[in-house]
Amino acid sequence: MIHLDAISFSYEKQPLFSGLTMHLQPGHIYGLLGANGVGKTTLLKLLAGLVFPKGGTCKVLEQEPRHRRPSLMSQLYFVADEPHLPHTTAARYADTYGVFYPNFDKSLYLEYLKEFQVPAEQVFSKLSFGQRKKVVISFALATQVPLVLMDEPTNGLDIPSKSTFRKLVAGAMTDERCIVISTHQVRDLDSLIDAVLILHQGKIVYNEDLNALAAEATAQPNLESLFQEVIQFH
Ligand SMILES: Nc1ncnc2c1ncn2[C@@H]1O[C@H](COP(=O)(O)OP(=O)(O)OP(=O)(O)O)[C@@H](O)[C@H]1O
Repeated sequence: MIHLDAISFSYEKQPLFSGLTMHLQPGHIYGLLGANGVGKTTLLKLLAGLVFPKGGTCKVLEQEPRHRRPSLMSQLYFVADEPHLPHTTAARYADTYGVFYPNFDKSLYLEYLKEFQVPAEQVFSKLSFGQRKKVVISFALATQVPLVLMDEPTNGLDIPSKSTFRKLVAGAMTDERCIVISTHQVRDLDSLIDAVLILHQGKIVYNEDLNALAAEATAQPNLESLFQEVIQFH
């Protein structure tokens, strides 16, 4: 579904990615881990066609995201860390923006909002940061696109909402779908992700299926210690 080969990227002169290679398959929820400033947001933006690679090849659903063709944009959804929403209500937002996604399901969206206890008739400006974040997460899942990219989605959610988040994401998962979630808060993703990506010094240094790891180990892999070990080793 995602094929990045020998990607290089820099905002200014200092290279952020060089020789970055990453292949992601449908049917997985990937946790994207990495230290502050390593480029997690940038990598998600690259997949969403919001920034362009300087070199290498970037294919998402067999297209190059930098062209931002409607046929690709209607198949992926990027949940940004900071939700930017127009002056409208959650319910009306669905009527305006749902049309861009062929499989968008408004009743599912309203159901997700209810699970998150977000009032659908309230204007966004009167919602808190966490509530607006929940609107965007609900919308992303209700688009039913094959690829969902989420940047720090649990940032700003309270503890019960984090558990609702895990439940909704797990419930929305299918064999045809791929969800990539970046986070610092690895505990928030425990029991949700089934594959781990670690971004370090401009490259993906780790891309492993957690089920395969669990089958080899005697205990469930601990994401925090796994992350520390990988970083130390490289
Ligand atoms: N628009 C920009 N112009 C110039 N530099 C940028 C821009 N956006 C990000 N950077 C720099 O690129 C690097 C990677 O940023 P990015 O936000 O992708 O990292 P991150 O891993 O998501 O960080 P964090 O975990 O702190 O959210 C940082 O050093 C940042 O300062």
